[in-house]
Amino acid sequence: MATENKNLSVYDKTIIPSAEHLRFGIVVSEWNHEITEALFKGAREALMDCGAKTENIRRWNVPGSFELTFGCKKMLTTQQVDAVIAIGSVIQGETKHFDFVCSAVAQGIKDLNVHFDTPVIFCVLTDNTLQQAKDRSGGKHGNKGTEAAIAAIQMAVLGT
Ligand SMILES: Nc1c(NC[C@H](O)[C@H](O)[C@H](O)CO)[nH]c(=O)[nH]c1=O
Ligand SMILES: CC(=O)[C@@H](O)COP(=O)(O)O
Repeated sequence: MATENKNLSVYDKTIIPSAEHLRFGIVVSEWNHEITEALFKGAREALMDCGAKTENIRRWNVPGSFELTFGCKKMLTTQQVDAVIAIGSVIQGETKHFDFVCSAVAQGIKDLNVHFDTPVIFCVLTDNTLQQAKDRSGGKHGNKGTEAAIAAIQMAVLGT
């Protein structure tokens, strides 16, 4: 199902576990700051709506989406967190750089989920245009950050 057929911000709070006792790390790319701040806002609001405490949400910034893998690895290995959310916005430019950045960060985040026992949620928009990114970070298709927060809660309690 394409995003255009699913609002990213819709969740049923009655079936989402409480986040009251959970600790979250959120690593935010500064590239396309307008988009990543909107994603972070959506994620933070959803986490708190599900009971998370402000003091249990730790945010770090990294320069771009390529650095999300290292930032999340450092978060995992130095902080006591139950889940990490990687937030980025990659927008197609004139060259193939988009393809390399998107592939690198997707593979990097996947590798962290393989090698570590704490879930890392992929909240990286990979859009053809700025408008597509706006539509998915609080626009007509909802907010990917909200979706990522719910996934983070669900994965943090998986198997417990
Ligand atoms: N073009 C975008 C980038 N590029 C920067 C890289 O992510 C990286 O920071 C740089 O290559 C230095 O290692 N990053 C994004 O997050 N979004 C883009 O659209
Ligand atoms: C994803 C990118 O790195 C890209 O936005 C950079 O733009 P360009 O391909 O025009 O150098």
